[in-house]
Amino acid sequence: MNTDADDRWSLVVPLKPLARAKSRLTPSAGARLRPRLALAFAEDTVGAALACARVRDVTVVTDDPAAGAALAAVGARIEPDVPGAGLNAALAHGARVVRRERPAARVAALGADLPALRPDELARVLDTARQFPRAFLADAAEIGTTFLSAAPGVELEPAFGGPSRLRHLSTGAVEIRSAGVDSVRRDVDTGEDLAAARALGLGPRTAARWLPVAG
Ligand SMILES: Nc1nc2c(ncn2[C@@H]2O[C@H](COP(=O)(O)OP(=O)(O)OP(=O)(O)O)[C@@H](O)[C@H]2O)c(=O)[nH]1
Ligand SMILES: C=C(OP(=O)(O)O)C(=O)O
Repeated sequence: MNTDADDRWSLVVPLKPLARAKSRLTPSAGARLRPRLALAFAEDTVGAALACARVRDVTVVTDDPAAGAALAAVGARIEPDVPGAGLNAALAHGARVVRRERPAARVAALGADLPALRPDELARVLDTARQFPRAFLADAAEIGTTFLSAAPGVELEPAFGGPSRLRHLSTGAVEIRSAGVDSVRRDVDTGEDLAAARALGLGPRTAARWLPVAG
């Protein structure tokens, strides 16, 4: 039973140091713009998540001081990474930190690379996720994962990385198949992904960095 009066979600967003983030964007964005775009994606993701009425707080797990400062300014709580342990350890750590303070928290992991994210679409995903102990949303390519949730009392068990859709299915998480959630599925790894996110509508920080360059 959830004994926490506040039933909203706590989101955990992982972010690699910007010097290494979004390496697959280098051919489209160039080496100088790539880290700035990676930060803009994260700022737009966190900004949209915090604008969602179902979200209580967003914890960004990162070891990048500049990104941490910028995302704290957007409203995120910043938690240091587990050195060298990788994405899933970072997510598990973020979820533990949230539940240390609020043991009955509803927790969900969300990629930092969703620059078209819309608060109303995230609300739709969260409302569906509430019905299951663990639930996830596949990325637009139907190969990876952009969102994974755990109800109060349930371990997150993140298994992100590459073809994680099947991995999350195999760990018993329920796949969310709702319509009208394209912006939550639209992660950006490549220039093609960025064009697809642009077609959905980029968030303000990404638009300001990318549109003057892309034309
Ligand atoms: N805190 C933390 N976040 C990570 C780590 N590895 C990946 N991430 C984040 O996990 C999310 C999904 O990773 P990817 O989509 O592969 O992003 P990426 O690693 O920046 O992209 P590539 O360099 O192109 O592989 C992104 O928000 C990354 O910043 C890690 O070791 N620690
Ligand atoms: C991290 C993931 O994939 P990618 O690196 O392709 O975004 C994932 O979808 O689990």
